[in-house]
Amino acid sequence: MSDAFSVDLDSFSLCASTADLDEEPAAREHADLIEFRMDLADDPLDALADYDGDPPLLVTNRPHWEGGETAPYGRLDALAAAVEHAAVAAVDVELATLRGRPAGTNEIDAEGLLDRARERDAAVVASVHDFDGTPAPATLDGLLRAAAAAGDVGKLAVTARTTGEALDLLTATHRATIRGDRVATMAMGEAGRHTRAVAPVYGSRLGYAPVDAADATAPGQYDLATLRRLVDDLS
Ligand SMILES: O=C1C[C@@](O)(C(=O)O)C[C@@H](O)[C@@H]1O
Repeated sequence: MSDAFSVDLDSFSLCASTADLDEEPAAREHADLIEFRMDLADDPLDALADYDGDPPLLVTNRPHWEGGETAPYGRLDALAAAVEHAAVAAVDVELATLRGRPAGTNEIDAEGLLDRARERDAAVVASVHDFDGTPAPATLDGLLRAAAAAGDVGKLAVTARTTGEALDLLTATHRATIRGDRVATMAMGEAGRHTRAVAPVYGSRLGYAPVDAADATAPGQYDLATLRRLVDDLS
């Protein structure tokens, strides 16, 4: 992999989140990375083969059971094929998958996918999503610890129903950063929206935003230009 396509997880990176790699020209100005939501794309491997943009790619192929669109069959195989592309600098794998949740029919298993990512120098984002709420602080700590240990960065997206829950996530982010865990956090939903701008102040390494707010890939996302400005202003 060329150095041009790598991700620095020791500082914050902003991902333009999209199902359409043709958005690259619009994303390039503000994004450090493009999160390619393979599960939301029509022919993701063909689109990857045609990609000749500047920002490195983070590939995500989210299953139904974690808020995505991909059926289990061939899901990990598609990610394994994706990391073969030079532009792919990182791959998102759910913590549940890494912990052995049955992945459906795939030639490769989670361990094989991790090995493939390592061989290709692709960073692994071990992710956890809670679309219903925000777990108690001790659970937030446990999830961040486990995710950070399972991948190169542990990502936790929860749903904040109150600003107090958003604050719980920020506090857990701060605690994780202080103990040396590399994490990325965001609270979905209106009450958590500001965490997308503020969590990087507490050590969150990744943020996600659509080029156009109408194409949000999660509740409460800012558009890309707005999140770039907010993060830059606060850092
Ligand atoms: O996991 C994440 C974070 C996210 O859910 C968000 O809340 O911004 C958006 C997803 O596209 C990405 O895979």
